[in-house]
Amino acid sequence: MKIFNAAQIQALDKETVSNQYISSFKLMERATTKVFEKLQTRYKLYQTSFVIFCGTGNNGGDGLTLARLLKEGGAMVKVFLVQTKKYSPDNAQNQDLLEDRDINVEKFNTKSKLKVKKDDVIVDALFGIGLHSPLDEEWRPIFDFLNETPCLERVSIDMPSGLLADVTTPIEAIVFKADVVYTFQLPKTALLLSDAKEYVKELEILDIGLDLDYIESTKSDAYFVEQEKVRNLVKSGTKFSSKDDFGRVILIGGSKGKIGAMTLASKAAMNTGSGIVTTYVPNCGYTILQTAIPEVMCDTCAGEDYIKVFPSVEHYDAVGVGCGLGLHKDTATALVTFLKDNKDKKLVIDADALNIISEQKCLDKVPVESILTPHEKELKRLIGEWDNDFDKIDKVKQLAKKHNVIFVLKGAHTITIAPDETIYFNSSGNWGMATAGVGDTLTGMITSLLGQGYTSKEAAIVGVYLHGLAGDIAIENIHPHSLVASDLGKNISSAYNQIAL
Ligand SMILES: NC(=O)C1=CN([C@@H]2O[C@H](COP(=O)(O)OP(=O)(O)OC[C@H]3O[C@@H](n4cnc5c(N)ncnc54)[C@H](O)[C@@H]3O)[C@@H](O)[C@H]2O)[C@@H](O)CC1
Ligand SMILES: [K+]
Repeated sequence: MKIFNAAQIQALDKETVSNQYISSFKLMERATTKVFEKLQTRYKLYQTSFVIFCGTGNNGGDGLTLARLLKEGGAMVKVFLVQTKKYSPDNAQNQDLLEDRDINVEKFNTKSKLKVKKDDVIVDALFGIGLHSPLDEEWRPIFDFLNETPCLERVSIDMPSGLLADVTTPIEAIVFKADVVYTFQLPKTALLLSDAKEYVKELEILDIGLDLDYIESTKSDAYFVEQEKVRNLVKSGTKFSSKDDFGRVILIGGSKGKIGAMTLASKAAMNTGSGIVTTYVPNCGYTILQTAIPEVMCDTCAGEDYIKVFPSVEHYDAVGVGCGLGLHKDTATALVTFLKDNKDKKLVIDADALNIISEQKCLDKVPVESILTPHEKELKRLIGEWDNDFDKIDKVKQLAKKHNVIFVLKGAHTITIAPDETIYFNSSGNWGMATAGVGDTLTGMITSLLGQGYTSKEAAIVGVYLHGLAGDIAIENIHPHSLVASDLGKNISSAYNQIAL
């Protein structure tokens, strides 16, 4: 699914109205009906009271439409509408439709005293994608009230008001803190970034039937990766496949006390479909690995507790480096030599291998089309501080392009950034996956895919999605708090099955 900026969405809105021969008023009704249907399943309408805060534009128009639909659905509804001289035409038309429907509509301004009861649902329909700059300070008392007053839940239509869709919103800006955001048709970049974590606790994208031809023909360099996209990329075996068809991969890493990282990565590589997996660890890891995973071959180097020499990798289809590697200076020296000696080998680089590359300032030695999978702290060591998520993405885009490598920035919506400057936000995964070893599993999975013949970009996109989906399937039976990295490995098979459906 493409991600558009606000201007592109507004153009899409216009195209839809013209191509589908419907009025913008009808489109608003169609969009809001989708929100209504979601609320209908989230709450028992006839027992729920909604207080809807409406702005002066079409986001406010959505709120007014929703008021009507909720009232017809049996809910209690109260509307607060921003006082102004000029409303958008669809907003004004929806105000007219509220007359004689026994809905209390109270106009307010930034100085008004508002009232919400503790069991009301607050609906925020103040500002959507038409917001062109951060809200003025005069709005602070209203938003402080909306964000702090006790209530059942806070719902935003399209955007949490105050959040800009496609450029950064300053940290101190005034923004509504939504429990759930129902956004229309396509996700907006700001909704997917961790800078918005206080404002978007849950996100749902509602298909409102906007013009597909226009979406198809409009250029975008950002995508939201969903199951359908991954389904088209996933390869499968044939009757006559042999283990050589599924790639021979090697995972290099481990140090005393961190052999578990290699166990997780190797198991995940096997479960993702590699024909042959070899792990290369220091001596102390040998018995552990051979005992933990019979399917994996184990090779060791001269070092007892850490890797002193890297192996020859010319006979492998893909190489994953870094899980549990440690930062010993001999390991660091060996890694730098390894990078210089293997300029033509695509690598998957994680954890301490990334930290060593930062320390040694040798990103330029990383082979082209390698995949780097930093978490937040590893990325900071690599590129320094950033001002905000948009700035972070820009910086990483430049690096990806300069070095011709892929970055996988791990997070809630893990972001894959390719050298051609396209970016992919992942849609699968859950907070239970914020636990040790989950990154090692991902490295094993991506290495496996690379070895199976996926391009670097595909291996990253598919690996990240499958990994998140395995986590989503795991929490069908396990509480997110109890999820551990090995639960992901166990569910890779179910993730494949679900994608194939
Ligand atoms: N694009 C689409 O496909 C659809 C859009 N719809 C709704 O329409 C919304 C967009 O509507 P609009 O374009 O009317 O815009 P909004 O309703 O988001 O906001 C526009 C109003 O906010 C004011 N405003 C903008 N920036 C401001 C600021 N910094 N401080 C104070 N006031 C500010 C504008 O002057 C205008 O009055 C979407 O977010 C969505 O909710 C839906 O009705 C259905 C379809
Ligand atoms: K809103």
